[in-house]
Amino acid sequence: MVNNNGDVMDLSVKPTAAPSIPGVNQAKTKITADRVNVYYGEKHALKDVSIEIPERAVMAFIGPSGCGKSTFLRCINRMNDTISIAKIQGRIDIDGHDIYDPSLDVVQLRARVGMVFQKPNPFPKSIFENVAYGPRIHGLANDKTDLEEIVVSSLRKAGLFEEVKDRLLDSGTGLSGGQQQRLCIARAIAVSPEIILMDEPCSALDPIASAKIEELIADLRQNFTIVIVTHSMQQAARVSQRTAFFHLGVLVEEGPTDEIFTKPREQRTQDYITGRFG
Ligand SMILES: Nc1ncnc2c1ncn2[C@@H]1O[C@H](COP(=O)(O)OP(=O)(O)OP(=O)(O)O)[C@@H](O)[C@H]1O
Repeated sequence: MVNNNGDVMDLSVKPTAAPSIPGVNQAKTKITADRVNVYYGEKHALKDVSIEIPERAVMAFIGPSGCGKSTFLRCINRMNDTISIAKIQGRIDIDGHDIYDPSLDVVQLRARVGMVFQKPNPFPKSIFENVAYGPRIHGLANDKTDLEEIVVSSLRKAGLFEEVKDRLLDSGTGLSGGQQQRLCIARAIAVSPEIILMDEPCSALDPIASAKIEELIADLRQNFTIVIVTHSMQQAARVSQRTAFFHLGVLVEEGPTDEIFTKPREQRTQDYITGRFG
């Protein structure tokens, strides 16, 4: 852009944080949680969780069942707001802005922070419509051609286009489980989110379909910040650059994935990764 003096102004986005997050080069912090507590009625499910999640990297949340991984994931796009007994305290910022600010539009937030669930959940509509739905309701396409481009490019990015290009008008629910999960990822990508939350995205899939999703995650992290809950430590080790270990609602430790799995600082992490509990 050129200003009134005729000077060329550099409007490119500058990193806001020092490139100092170990395990990720040149990382900018995307998500910051500060002393987050979650209660379900009397149950204190998440206790004083503070963490920084870097941009364009994969962060894995691991820990035994019921330790609060999904609860924390759902805080990042305010999905816990839909649970009437859930009460959230503390602060979560995305790009330095408080996502619990009462003036924030939650619908917009959920477009910026997409989510992929454990069980693939395509709409009972065509493959095309599954992906077109979000861009249409968010007004992201100017016309039909634009919409078609978004659908095709989202399916390509989700590694599904070649498999479905001849049957875009067939039902999404007729695809295999792995294809359905990639369709759900395409649907999430279609609204150009910045962050994709994945809650055990491979747990309903066979090893081959899971491997495809893992490859996809590796590609997607070039453009998106990804936070994945997984029960598989092997998966966390394969796909993530950083790992956070939760236990009984507490974030025990967080760090570069290879360090968490080879030389954790905390005994509880050591016990979990060596299979002593969980
Ligand atoms: N909607 C809810 N209502 C009441 N309690 C809940 C609700 N969701 C989660 N909890 C409780 O909060 C705690 C944390 O649950 P959460 O699902 O976050 O754990 P998790 O680590 O993701 O578990 P898993 O690995 O089994 O999915 C558990 O004790 C759980 O029973």
